[in-house]
Amino acid sequence: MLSEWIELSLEETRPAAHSGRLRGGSYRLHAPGILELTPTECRATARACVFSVGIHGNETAPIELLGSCLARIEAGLLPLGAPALIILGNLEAISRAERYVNTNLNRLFRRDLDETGMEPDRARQLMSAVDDFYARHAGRERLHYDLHTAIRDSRFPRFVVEPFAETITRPEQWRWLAEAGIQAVLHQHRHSWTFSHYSKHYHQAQAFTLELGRALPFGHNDLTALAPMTRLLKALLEGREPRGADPARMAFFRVAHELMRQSQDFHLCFPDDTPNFTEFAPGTRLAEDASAGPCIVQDEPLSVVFPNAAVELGARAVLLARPATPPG
Ligand SMILES: O=C(O)CCC(=O)N[C@@H](CCC(=O)O)C(=O)O
Ligand SMILES: [Zn+2]
Repeated sequence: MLSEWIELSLEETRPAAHSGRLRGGSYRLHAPGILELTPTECRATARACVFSVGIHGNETAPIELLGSCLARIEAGLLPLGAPALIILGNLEAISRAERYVNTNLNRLFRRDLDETGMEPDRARQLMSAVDDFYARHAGRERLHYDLHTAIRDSRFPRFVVEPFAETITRPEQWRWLAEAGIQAVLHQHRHSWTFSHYSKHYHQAQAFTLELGRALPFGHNDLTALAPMTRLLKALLEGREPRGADPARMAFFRVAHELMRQSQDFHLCFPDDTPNFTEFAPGTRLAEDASAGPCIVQDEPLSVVFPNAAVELGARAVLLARPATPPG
């Protein structure tokens, strides 16, 4: 059942059973693409884990990666030892192999959301699933990894975005992420209303957006580069304390500016295939916006992350980052 859950969710086939037993626990389907795993016995070290994939429909590697973990649980090869909420985000966009259908789901995770439409409705459903899950596991440390892949190449192919919120990221997170093959960390400088930000801001979860290479169609992903990340997810599902490594092996950056697209007549002044974290020297013209004017690098170099001139009006077109000191 678990190994077929992803396909069934995308086909909108109603599964035969909404709940059932697994070796070492049970599962429950709360809604399409929302699956909860409950161990018979929780290990003392277990976190209440939320793992989300497919928040953007064309980002398939994380879906394959999580699918392989579910298949191992079902086969009895991965003993469940932690409560986990597994989320397939934008089902319609995944079926269409597109980033989103009407609007970017990963900008809608706020409790005062008043927009209508498929993605806003899905954001509300996912927020309420997360609220209920963490409430059921009150007293246990909360964790949310929202797994993505990026549109373009990157100087650091695997990196995380640390959402901005008051909750401090615990030192073991940096150690686990380093051991899991994450090469860089980008600290957000302000609230961003992404899914990982939601869990951190409203639930004090240890939460990140993980970028795990480039977005490719199903069947084209090389999951070997993600083997260390798979080990981290498996350890968390087993409720074991994951292995760690020295965080100094990762590069740390902080967002200095977020450039928003303000007019139809907007373009970036560097090639579309410029890799994430490419650094530009002072004086470089980065963007032109008919209403906001030019964006020029001032006194210190800036690195571009997630550049995308084709975003919706008012949305983030690029993050501009500077090196940051590693957490002590
Ligand atoms: O490659 C890109 O340009 C976008 C990749 C992506 O979907 N990134 C996430 C980051 C979320 C965050 O800032 O935490 C997004 O844009 O939603
Ligand atoms: Zn994404």
